[in-house]
Amino acid sequence: MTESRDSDDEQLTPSAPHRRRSKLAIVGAGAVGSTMAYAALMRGAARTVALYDINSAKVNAEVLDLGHGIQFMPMAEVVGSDDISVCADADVVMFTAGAKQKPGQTRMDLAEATISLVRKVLPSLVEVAPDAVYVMVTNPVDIVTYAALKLSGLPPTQLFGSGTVLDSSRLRYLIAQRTGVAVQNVHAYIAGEHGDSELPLWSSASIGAVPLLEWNGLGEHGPLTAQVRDEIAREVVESAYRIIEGKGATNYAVALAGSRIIEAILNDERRILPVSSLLDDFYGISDVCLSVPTIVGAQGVSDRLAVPMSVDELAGLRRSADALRAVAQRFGL
Ligand SMILES: NC(=O)C1=CN([C@@H]2O[C@H](COP(=O)(O)OP(=O)(O)OC[C@H]3O[C@@H](n4cnc5c(N)ncnc54)[C@H](O)[C@@H]3O)[C@@H](O)[C@H]2O)C=CC1
Ligand SMILES: CC(=O)C(=O)O
Repeated sequence: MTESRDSDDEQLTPSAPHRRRSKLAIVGAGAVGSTMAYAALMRGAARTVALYDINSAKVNAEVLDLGHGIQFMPMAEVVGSDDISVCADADVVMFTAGAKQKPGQTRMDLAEATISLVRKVLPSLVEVAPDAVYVMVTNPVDIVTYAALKLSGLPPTQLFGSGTVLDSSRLRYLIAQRTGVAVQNVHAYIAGEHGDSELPLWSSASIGAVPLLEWNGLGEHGPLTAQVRDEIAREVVESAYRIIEGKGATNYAVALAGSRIIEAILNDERRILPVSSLLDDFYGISDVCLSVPTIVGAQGVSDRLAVPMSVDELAGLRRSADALRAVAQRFGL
């Protein structure tokens, strides 16, 4: 019998109770930021969760609502303010502030507004929390991450983006549905841009210990033919558009993906996560932030995995890098 190869996804198992002080600051208490606070509190990811938003009524209301549930959560406290000093001495900062896509908009349509927001907010943030690991979530996340690195001067280990952790969980969900296997036993990554040029790394994907490309189907579930794989890839790319069309924002899955990253940092887990970081000669790709499987721990990001890629996958990754570089250049980064 085939056993699960590993489990990089005990997403349902809350973090171990914290023996040490840990502070998570979340910038932006909108749909993403406040849900991420909720997810992190529910999972016991940090001892203190601090929310910062320029909208004082909103941040105060979110803190009250979250605070009223603390009794039912693992030991933690939640604070919030429209004063950035609430983020002081944070260990991790999740940056979720800024405009979200309207139906029909792409993530790239947010670039100009978001870059100017990062320019405004990041210096004061780094002043109050100089040692934090920074995780950018605001879109377009790869461009925002690249801009934040340039604007802050922080080392590329200490600041990165949430990248395709969310997209990879969407991919795994869809593969699980098509194969009838638990999502926790599906191992597959989306690489490249968190956006339209992203791509699944099929050639390194597996179900349990079976390479995905050798999967022959199970019971009523057929094999993952090239056509099925294309349908899945398209559905991953279109997921955010569909959800935004229906409810105006995506918040639950990104919040859980964010909490997974937070836990990897605060618990120094050295998890392999497809976060967006500044590449330096990854298969010849440099000077661009995009997602590939990467080790995440207390210092932020360290090594990237040289995952085996087919010729087409590598070409796709290069196209994604070129697309992102072109946008960064357009904004003078
Ligand atoms: N990377 C990813 O996987 C995902 C990224 N996102 C992105 O996250 C961002 C936030 O989305 P939502 O929470 O839905 O938007 P939202 O509009 O609900 O919340 C944004 C919050 O940012 C606050 N804000 C604006 N300027 C600020 C400033 N200078 N300082 C502090 N707070 C400020 C606003 O007051 C608002 O509460 C968007 O760019 C969205 O596209 C959303 C889902 C997934
Ligand atoms: C909005 C967004 O980036 C997402 O849900 O993937």
